[in-house]
Amino acid sequence: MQLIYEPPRKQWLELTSRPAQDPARLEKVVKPILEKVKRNGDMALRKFALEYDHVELDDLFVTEEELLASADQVGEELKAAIHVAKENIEKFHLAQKESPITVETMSGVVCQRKSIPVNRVGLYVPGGTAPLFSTALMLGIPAKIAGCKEVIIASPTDSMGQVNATVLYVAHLLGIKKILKIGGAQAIAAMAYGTESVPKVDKIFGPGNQYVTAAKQMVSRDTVAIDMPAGPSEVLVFADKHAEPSFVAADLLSQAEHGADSQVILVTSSKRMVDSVAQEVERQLATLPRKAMAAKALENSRTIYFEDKITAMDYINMYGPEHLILALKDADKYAEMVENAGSVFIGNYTPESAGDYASGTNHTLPTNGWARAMAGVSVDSFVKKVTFQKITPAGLQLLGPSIEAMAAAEKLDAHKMAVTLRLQKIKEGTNEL
Ligand SMILES: NC(=O)c1ccc[n+]([C@@H]2O[C@H](COP(=O)([O-])OP(=O)(O)OC[C@H]3O[C@@H](n4cnc5c(N)ncnc54)[C@H](O)[C@@H]3O)[C@@H](O)[C@H]2O)c1
Ligand SMILES: N[C@H](CO)Cc1c[nH]c[nH+]1
Ligand SMILES: [Zn+2]
Repeated sequence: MQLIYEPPRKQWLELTSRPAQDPARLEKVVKPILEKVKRNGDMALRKFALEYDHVELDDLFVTEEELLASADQVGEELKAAIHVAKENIEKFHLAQKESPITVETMSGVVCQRKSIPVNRVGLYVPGGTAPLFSTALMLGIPAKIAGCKEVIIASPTDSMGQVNATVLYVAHLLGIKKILKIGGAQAIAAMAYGTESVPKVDKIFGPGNQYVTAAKQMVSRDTVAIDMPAGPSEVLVFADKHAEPSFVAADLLSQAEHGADSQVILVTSSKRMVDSVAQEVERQLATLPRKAMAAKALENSRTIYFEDKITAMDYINMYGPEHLILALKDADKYAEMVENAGSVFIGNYTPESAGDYASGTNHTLPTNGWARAMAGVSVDSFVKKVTFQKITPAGLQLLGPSIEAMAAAEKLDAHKMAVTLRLQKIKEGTNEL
């Protein structure tokens, strides 16, 4: 990890950079994949499965037998853990359901806002280097709570053409039956454009590697909405002298192990912590099965020392981490100062992995600084907030003159006419409509 002491503000922007992702290079790889799927449909999906996932697929979708058989392949202990997570995620997401709001803005003028589910949604469950069945929970639960009518999951298979059994177990638990055995940019293209066998969806959700994320961003310029760019994982740990170095190191490594293009940042107000965390990272890294990937991610990562904690918070808000851990004595006070972060973990006993799996919050979160403007997945992401209005003749008599004056001032006479004709009818007393 690169070590920086007290960087001046003019250097901060540079210190918000993520591991170099060359957009031109990504576009060069991803664009032809999108175009080929758009043009050649299922045939292209089969070809890309062979090229990238080394598998010859007969069925593009998981069969009912495969789905039902998944329960036998998941151990009882894991099933119990999944049930705990499911309950917590359901509780937290159910509480996000909003009742319609109705406001009579003027007498006879009633405005309403109501959440209506997005009809057809596609959920991407990553499966390249590790099948993230937890993502199936994080996306499937809010989709079901929102009331989406059609839900498809896409996830890459192993070299035997099987989607991970735990992903299938979770899908079955949530009542999701359509599971596409395709990963990467090609899965995003299939759901965005539709193919002979894959229905086109209205919105695509889910995290993924840089190819998946670039594909989501590219198709969203075209025909489909997306949740947000949820790319390579990140964590920023803000630790003071009271933090426990072994906890901090484990938290940093937990996101470094996601992939070589992950980034982890330690911000600290303690010089002692700089060294003790570095030693712990070295010690723990050596024990990890994914140490090669984590070590690569650490090369993209930084330790930054700020003596003043308020200055440190300013930097953190500028960085906008996907995950922010406040390993501070007065963590609650600093939590109040958070402006930009995907999800915040308060205090020394709140590991980031709690949010990844089971506390109840969603783990599909904005990366690459998008937390400065966007929030992670929630029930809100699966609904459109549609407004309604209803005006009585008496209401239009009250409001109409204001509309007419504004329309005239914008020189939009048809807008004015739409009011004037109605007001005339009311005046004539022939408004029996
Ligand atoms: N931000 C979030 O909320 C969040 C949550 C979970 C995971 N993640 C991230 O998701 C990612 C998961 O990545 P993954 O790779 O394990 O699985 P993945 O499912 O995202 O990607 C695997 C697919 O990538 C495609 N691919 C691989 N190499 C390619 C290449 N050179 N060119 C074109 N396509 C290629 C293949 O088709 C493969 O099926 C990690 O980066 C992790 O950090 C982010
Ligand atoms: N940390 C990831 C989000 O960036 C989510 C995840 C899934 N499994 C483990 N972690
Ligand atoms: Zn994680």
